[in-house]
Amino acid sequence: MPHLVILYTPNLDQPTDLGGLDMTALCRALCDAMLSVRDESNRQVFPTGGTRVLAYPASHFALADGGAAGEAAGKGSDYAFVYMNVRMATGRSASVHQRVGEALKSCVQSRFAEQLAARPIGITVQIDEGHEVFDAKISSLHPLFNPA
Ligand SMILES: O=C(O)C/C(=C\C=C(/O)C(=O)O)C(=O)O
Repeated sequence: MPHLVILYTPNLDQPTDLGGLDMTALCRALCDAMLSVRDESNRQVFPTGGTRVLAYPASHFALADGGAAGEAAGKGSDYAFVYMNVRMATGRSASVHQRVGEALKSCVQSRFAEQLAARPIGITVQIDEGHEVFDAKISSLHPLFNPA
């Protein structure tokens, strides 16, 4: 953690003009959004080397009524969803939780503006705190950002 895991319908893996989105670019934008968040003392909230974003298309899914309402509304039956969950370490303030959530929400709203206008799509952004009973960090990433 902080790990942002994205599950999405594979019908988003197509060009933007066909209703899709570049998910690799989305991951980068969300990672940058997480790294941009500052706490009440203006310190970066998430360690650069520990901030990770992963996206997986769902192999199988079922969504809403399967497409009938979208078809009837002239928006098409090819529904999509994106589920984003950030899991972060415990101990950060409610204000930091809010800042992280708002940063991700704002990134997602701008990135998905075209899709939201053009097709039925549901996007969820949630944040959880871990209650880990064991936490080991083994990393050769951190020294890149925190030289001794
Ligand atoms: O432990 C990790 O997977 C990543 C990490 C730090 C995580 C947090 O600060 C957090 O969850 O908020 C690390 O230092 O490698």
